[in-house]
Amino acid sequence: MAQGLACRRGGRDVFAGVGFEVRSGEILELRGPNGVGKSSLLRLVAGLVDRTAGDIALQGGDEELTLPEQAHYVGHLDAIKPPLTVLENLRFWGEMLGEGSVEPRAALEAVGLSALAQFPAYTLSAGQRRRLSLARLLCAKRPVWLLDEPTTALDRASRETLYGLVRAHAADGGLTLVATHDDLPLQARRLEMRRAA
Ligand SMILES: Nc1ncnc2c1ncn2[C@@H]1O[C@H](COP(=O)(O)OP(=O)(O)OP(=O)(O)O)[C@@H](O)[C@H]1O
Repeated sequence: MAQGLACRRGGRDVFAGVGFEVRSGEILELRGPNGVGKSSLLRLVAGLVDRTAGDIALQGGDEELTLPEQAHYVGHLDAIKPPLTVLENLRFWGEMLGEGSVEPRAALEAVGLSALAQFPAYTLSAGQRRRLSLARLLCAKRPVWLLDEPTTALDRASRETLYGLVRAHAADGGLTLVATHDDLPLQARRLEMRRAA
């Protein structure tokens, strides 16, 4: 899927020569110390950061679409619109991201937010915001999930929900790249990232 990737941010080389392959139904964990470039790599795959070298492609994907158009990215900054209700946020994403695979209400149910559907999003706690961000994964079916420390702020039950979503995505043939410092109970391969020399 990717080879020889290099990334430069803020005038500094973050990583170089990074390659990996993720097949249908696989999960790849990005590991490594703070600042090594895990988030940058996810953002690069999502098309949010430019690469300075290397190639990346989604084999077997939709040739009419770019890789970022076939990927969901859930990062540290969420795209939640505070004045809209929880349900309106999901409807907005569903319309923006295209044909939904799961109805917004069902997506809320899946992440345990049904009771808060009519609340403005600004009233959500940190963990509830994270759950709403994760519900976005279900709004439109995309083969590639890019998750940056997705367990942040989640309680134990919500983590289990997250693992269930990722396992179901994998069982459905989807690919997941997840940056994490946690030992996730997922059948995943690891990419250990090391500081550029
Ligand atoms: N917006 C930015 N502008 C300039 N440099 C950045 C920016 N974001 C990150 N960097 C730099 O890129 C490098 C890699 O950061 P990145 O966030 O990708 O690391 P990480 O492995 O995800 O770290 P962590 O485990 O702390 O989340 C760091 O040196 C960081 O300072």
